[in-house]
Amino acid sequence: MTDAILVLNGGSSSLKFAVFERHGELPLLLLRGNVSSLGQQPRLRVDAAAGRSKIDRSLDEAPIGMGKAFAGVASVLAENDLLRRIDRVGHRIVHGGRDFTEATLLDERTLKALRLLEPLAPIHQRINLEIVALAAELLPQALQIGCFDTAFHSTRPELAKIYGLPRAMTEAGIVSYGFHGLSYSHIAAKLHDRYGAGAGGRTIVAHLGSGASLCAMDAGRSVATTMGFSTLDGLVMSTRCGALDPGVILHLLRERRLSGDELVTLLYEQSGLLGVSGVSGDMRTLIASDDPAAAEAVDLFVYRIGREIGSLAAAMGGLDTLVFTAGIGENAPLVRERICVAAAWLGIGLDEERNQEGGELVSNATSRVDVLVIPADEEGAVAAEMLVFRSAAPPSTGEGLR
Ligand SMILES: Nc1ncnc2c1ncn2[C@@H]1O[C@H](COP(=O)(O)OP(=O)(O)O)[C@@H](O)[C@H]1O
Ligand SMILES: CC(=O)OP(=O)(O)O
Ligand SMILES: [Mg+2]
Repeated sequence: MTDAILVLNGGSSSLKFAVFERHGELPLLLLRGNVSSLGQQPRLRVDAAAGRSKIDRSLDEAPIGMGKAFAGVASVLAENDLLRRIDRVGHRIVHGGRDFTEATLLDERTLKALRLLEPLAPIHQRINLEIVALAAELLPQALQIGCFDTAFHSTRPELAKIYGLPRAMTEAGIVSYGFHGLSYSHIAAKLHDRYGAGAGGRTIVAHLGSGASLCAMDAGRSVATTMGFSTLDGLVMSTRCGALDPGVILHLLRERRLSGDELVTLLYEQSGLLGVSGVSGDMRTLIASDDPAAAEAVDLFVYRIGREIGSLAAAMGGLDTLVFTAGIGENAPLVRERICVAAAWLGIGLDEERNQEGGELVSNATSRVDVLVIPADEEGAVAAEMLVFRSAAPPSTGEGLR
């Protein structure tokens, strides 16, 4: 019987996976897990598993590549006798560019177009596509389907997408795409369940993980977001700089003579919380540290989020709901509290006790804005898209960028 969907969500330092059984229009979770810390001491964890035992084991003492991480996932699937049941593999693909705005069959043609987008998401896209190749080798009978982080933001008005560059550049695709869309579409579905069609009205969702961004949603549709052309823009992240005066890049290129590759390493891997603190890009480590540079990194993280919340609220003409999600958003009450203080002028009031406990609603009774904590579920969002995926290969020009 082939009735199962495997979802793969590969990042710069982790591989998350989940298996769902198809139940009519609903995906039923069978197993969920991740391989984390690929660059340090990688571990394989499996948590929710219908009737199956949990796993938490070391994969290696040394850093491993995605091939070895994937082999760990394959062994879990084999141990649970799931390999034969999987007929569809859904992949989180970070960049879909202009052409990929819905779940798409990954074949030679579409993969070629997606490869052209690698420079726009250098710590994600190549890894995402490497995982597609590994999955196709393990499960040759299954359809490989891509679901895109950029797709959710395709509904934004034109003004929220274009830059102040010559029109020919805009026409060539140098526009804002926005990311974390699978996470945001899951949150939009949860808001729809909670509030009905209005989905919480004018909402800002703060996806605060290793990568971090904010999305302004009106009635569950993206109207603006802090990431843009690439995954560098907007907030200060674990190792990425966030919004930066383009004059800095010109200075680094022309006066310091950094190469393109050196710039990529600097801006994607050595900046952000890691670069400012000199201690770590991991929020847990920074909160626990008594180094003043670590404190300043956390201050900058919060300050920039506070400013961007003001900007996105202005774009919507007000704010009704604020949602926190992803590693930091779900697990760091201190960071939530400090962000809510920075945005208190919008009528946000936090309930201290609820914030510490981390239930869904954490605002107080007099708050004009509902503040919610909702766990991220990118794998669930991919599974939901896979269930409505019907056509074999939607038309796509697949030209990439010029
Ligand atoms: N209890 C916690 N307190 C503070 N930060 C946390 C906690 N748990 C996880 N985090 C932070 O969440 C971030 C990772 O988030 P996650 O959504 O898992 O990222 P990604 O999927 O992008 O790798 C890290 O900065 C980590 O320190
Ligand atoms: C798009 C992005 O930045 O993803 P992540 O947060 O998983 O790094
Ligand atoms: Mg993530």
